[in-house]
Amino acid sequence: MLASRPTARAAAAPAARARRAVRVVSFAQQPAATAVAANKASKPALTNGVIFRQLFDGASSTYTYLLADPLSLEAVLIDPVLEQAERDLEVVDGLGLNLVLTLNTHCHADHITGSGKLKALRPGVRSAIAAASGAAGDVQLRDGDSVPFGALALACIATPGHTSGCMSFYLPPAAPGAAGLVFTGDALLIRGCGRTDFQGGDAAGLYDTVHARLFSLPDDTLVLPGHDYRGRTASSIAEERALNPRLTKGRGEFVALMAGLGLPYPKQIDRALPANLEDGARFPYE
Ligand SMILES: N[C@@H](CCC(=O)N[C@@H](CSS)C(=O)NCC(=O)O)C(=O)O
Ligand SMILES: [Fe+2]
Repeated sequence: MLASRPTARAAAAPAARARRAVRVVSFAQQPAATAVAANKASKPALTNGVIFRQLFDGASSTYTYLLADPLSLEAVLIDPVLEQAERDLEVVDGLGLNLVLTLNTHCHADHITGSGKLKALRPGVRSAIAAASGAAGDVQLRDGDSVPFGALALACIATPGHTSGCMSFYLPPAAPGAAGLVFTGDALLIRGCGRTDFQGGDAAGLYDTVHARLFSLPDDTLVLPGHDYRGRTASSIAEERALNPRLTKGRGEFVALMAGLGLPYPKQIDRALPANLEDGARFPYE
């Protein structure tokens, strides 16, 4: 279903959801996240029909993404970083948005999630992560779930392999002529992919899932990764399918390549993993 080209609003339509038996994760019963100083004077610029900002944490080279529905101004943050929580809220508030949800693509090994701190700073905000990650979160996501915010909805695509609980989030085209967006975490990086040597990593599984679940998305879908270590910001499904130096190899060659990467462990892994298993809730961490 994700290879077809519905608009985000159509994807969130109740009739379509019923036909596909998609579980819609509802946040409607939650109180309003907070009263923010809405910037009524200016309308946030749209990217592909949505309010979109790519934010960066230099210490871990992590991208955090802010997405919001231009009508309701309900917003989500994907892969927030603990040390950037105040920065993220400044951006949210500056645009007059109402943060309702934090989403993590996986239980990160290289930084502590900002979910816990953001929830403490903004009571009413909820957090979500794949159930398969084993990490805490207010909502435990499964493959095929739909995560609505305002009139938009993210589709959850299980993309295990970097870790056993990785999930990508797909926003179908939100306006006529717009491209969809896919937030791939560390499953698919620009001209690369996540390592597979810890947290249930599985190179063959990663190869299969990227080919089956991500490379089947529309060619012009923007690929928005969890990290980039060389200053690149975005790619597309067509680009990565054609040019990714790891994933264009055959499956056996890919598995051998991943086994030989020999990367040092992430510097923050010993503090990040236990903290992320508890949703970054007991900050500040040592
Ligand atoms: N040097 C960094 C960690 C770099 C690293 O291992 N990155 C991960 C994603 S974060 S779990 C990865 O999968 N990299 C793939 C690659 O090919 O580099 C640090 O110390 O934090
Ligand atoms: Fe990772």
